[in-house]
Amino acid sequence: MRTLLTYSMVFPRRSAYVLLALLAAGIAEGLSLTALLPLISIAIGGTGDSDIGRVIVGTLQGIGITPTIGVMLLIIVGGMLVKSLILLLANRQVGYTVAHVATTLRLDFIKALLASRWQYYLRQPIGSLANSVATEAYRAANGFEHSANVLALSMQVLVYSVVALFISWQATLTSLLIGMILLLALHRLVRATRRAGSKQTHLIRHLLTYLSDILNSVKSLKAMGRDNVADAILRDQTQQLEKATRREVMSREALLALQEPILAALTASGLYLALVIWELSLPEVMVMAFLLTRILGLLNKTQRRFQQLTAQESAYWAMRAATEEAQAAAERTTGTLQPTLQQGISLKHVSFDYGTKSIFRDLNIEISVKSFTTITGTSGVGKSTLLDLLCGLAEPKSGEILIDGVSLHDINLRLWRYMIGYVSQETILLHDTILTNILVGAPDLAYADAERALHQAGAWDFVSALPEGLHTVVGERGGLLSGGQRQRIAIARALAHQPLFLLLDEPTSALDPDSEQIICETLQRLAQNFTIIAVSHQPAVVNAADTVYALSKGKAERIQRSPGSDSHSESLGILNVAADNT
Ligand SMILES: Nc1ncnc2c1ncn2[C@@H]1O[C@H](COP(=O)(O)OP(=O)(O)OP(=O)(O)O)[C@@H](O)[C@H]1O
Repeated sequence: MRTLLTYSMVFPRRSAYVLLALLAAGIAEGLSLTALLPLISIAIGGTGDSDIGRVIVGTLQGIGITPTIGVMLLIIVGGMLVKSLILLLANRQVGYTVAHVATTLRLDFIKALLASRWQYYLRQPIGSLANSVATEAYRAANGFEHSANVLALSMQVLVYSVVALFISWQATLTSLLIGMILLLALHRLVRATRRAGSKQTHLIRHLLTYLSDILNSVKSLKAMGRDNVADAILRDQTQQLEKATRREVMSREALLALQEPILAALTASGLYLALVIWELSLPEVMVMAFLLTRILGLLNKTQRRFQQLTAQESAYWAMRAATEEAQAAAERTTGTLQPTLQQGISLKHVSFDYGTKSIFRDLNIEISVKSFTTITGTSGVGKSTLLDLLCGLAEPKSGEILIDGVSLHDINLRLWRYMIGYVSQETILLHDTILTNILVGAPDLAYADAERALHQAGAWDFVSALPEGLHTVVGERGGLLSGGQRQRIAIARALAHQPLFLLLDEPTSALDPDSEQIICETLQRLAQNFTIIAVSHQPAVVNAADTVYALSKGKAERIQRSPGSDSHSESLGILNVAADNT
């Protein structure tokens, strides 16, 4: 019930339109049904000996229409036709709304997720996110369709009941009461369906999370002959899902099976009451039998639709919970100042923790504009975290990051990030063309930008040698290219929008020495116009830099070039550090 109300509140205009159309359809049906009683009276030779029959006959005669069998049939058929037309419109609206509900849920979720803090995003399993956007949004939207049907059927129950009340209020109230008892008696099956539905939502999410993890590492699992372990786990989860589905099917079919005989018994007792106890006339009994059978049948259908709604509703709530959680983890947007990068970047007394794990304590770094700085240090020392701090993806616990003397905290982060070109440690390309991978949908970039960026990244030679050039599809995660080629495409992507500040996380780790040299020369050349920071263990990248910082024990040490040595890596000894604290 809460879901039904929630749908109406979250989509009020669309729900109101559907509700009004259903009401109009119900009224058209009700009006046509009122002709049923006089019709039967006329058919069996009477003039309509019930109040409602007399009113209808009188009304028709009042407007100059003789109430013949033909007229009555026309009213009934006409009313049903009008009802069907209005229902058609209402159902079309329901269909559109189902698509709209799915789209709204998906877009809200994606927007909230992309606007969430980086640390929050990192904790979300990709399979679960994909499941929310694909399966849960679809199931939740179907839930709306079922709730619209519950409303439509309830409306019809109401109309039939009002007409029946005019004929015999005792018989109507008694059968409605009995109908309610029937619904209550069978409600256990609805509850069982709800439980099975929640279980399915949970299991599908779990299964897809696990599946996406497995698919990401399938090569190494196969190579080590461990694919059977993953297979067993996936099989177990799939079987659990099947069990939950079976439970849902069982409840649904049990409801259907039990409703039929109970309905027959109720109709028979209603007829007995009408004929023997309340001694209604034959036309009244015939109309009542028709109406009450319809009412009870509609109540049954309403309950079945409600049951289907309960099977789907958990997807709606799961998706809403995921969206609200992401919204609560939204990134801070306190900064408003326009960033500039003309003087330099300073990190002053920066400290940063991941939970209880301290990464930086009193980190001090100076970066001049139009220079090439390499950050080096042992694995896990915090090099990538430093890049996250510079992008504003993580915030210092204390201390300040100053951009041209202005605290990053006060700068508009979005504008700051527009100035950044970023190459991540893992090069993941889209399953699309090289051109798309470089432009990634940016409307202000064109083919010429991609071509220039490829030249700058030292990738033009191999791309132009491909039969389809920039229009070559790179395969799943760029699998049709070598590691080095992927990395150069990623660098080209970072350069396409001509950033002022280039951040590279291990930009040459997958390159051969020649390609690495090309990248290093490219970076040195780019440093004449851009500010570049590269995180790297590679001696070539360390040597190519104007400035080198080594991270160690939460601090940064600036490495001075030793007199007589023409290589930083030598001075690092790698890493026999001749460092001085700046
Ligand atoms: N999101 C996170 N939550 C908790 N701990 C994290 C998170 N990201 C990184 N860490 C931890 O922080 C430390 C620094 O990680 P970081 O990735 O910055 O190191 P790194 O120097 O770049 O390592 P590598 O050279 O191996 O890439 C590591 O010990 C890592 O386990």
